[in-house]
Amino acid sequence: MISIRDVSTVFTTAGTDFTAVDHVSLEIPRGSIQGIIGFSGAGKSTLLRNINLLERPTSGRVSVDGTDLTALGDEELRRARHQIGMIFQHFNLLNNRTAQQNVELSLKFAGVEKKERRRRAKEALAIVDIADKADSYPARLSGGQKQRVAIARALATEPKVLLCDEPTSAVDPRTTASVLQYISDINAQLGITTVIVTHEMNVVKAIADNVAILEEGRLVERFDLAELDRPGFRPATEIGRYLISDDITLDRAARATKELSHA
Ligand SMILES: Nc1ncnc2c1ncn2[C@@H]1O[C@H](COP(=O)(O)OP(=O)(O)OP(=O)(O)O)[C@@H](O)[C@H]1O
Repeated sequence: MISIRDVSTVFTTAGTDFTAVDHVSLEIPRGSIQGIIGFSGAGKSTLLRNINLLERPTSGRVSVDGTDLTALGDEELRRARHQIGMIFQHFNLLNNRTAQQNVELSLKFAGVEKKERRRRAKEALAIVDIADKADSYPARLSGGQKQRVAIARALATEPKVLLCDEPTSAVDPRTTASVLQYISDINAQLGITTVIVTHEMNVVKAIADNVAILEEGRLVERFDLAELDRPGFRPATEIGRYLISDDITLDRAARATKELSHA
């Protein structure tokens, strides 16, 4: 279980403070898929990065399976981070390494010995059906294939948690469906608690159990997605209500709102 307790993140630029995440508390049940949505700049990525302390919160606590990450020293935190895999919108693969080498590198950082690294990297690539591209460099892979390699890299260290930052924003709709299928299969088969930040409503609806809505750094609404099927259920926020309309991205929603207000 992931426990985010009263987390705030303040950035200071040229002497001015900006609160990107504002006193957010959120409990994410073990093995669930938590969606985080909100308009651009709402603080979604920052909150996600707060979970593995890639961005250390200014205040508040983050625990994963009972371990308070915010209380750990550098070495302990480095070890704890191997329990938390992460994938990104632009894949973040090293271009001068093959798919296999990209996955092996994360195992090397986790202290896994060489022969074992090879075996586990192959296994992780096979989970996302990309073992045949093990010797390919990222430039030779499609966006969807790159994201699958990135998922394999995240999985190789056998994490308890998978953090996904806009994992399908850079791929076409068909590839989106396949990437989401892999993420949801992995969640079901390996029981990995998954947190997914997206501005694509159809992505949240396709995959998440719960959704948390951020506005200007604050958690403004949270509900179980099964609620959407309950007659009479009406989300309290505008963004929550966008979940009822099909196939909309918040970019498009934001543009439409802007156009309406300028009309
Ligand atoms: N390192 C930083 N220094 C200063 N400001 C930052 C930093 N990182 C993020 N911000 C600001 O914090 C706010 C929240 O950013 P964040 O990337 O978390 O939002 P987001 O909801 O993920 O947006 P998007 O959907 O556009 O990616 C933004 O206004 C952003 O400019």
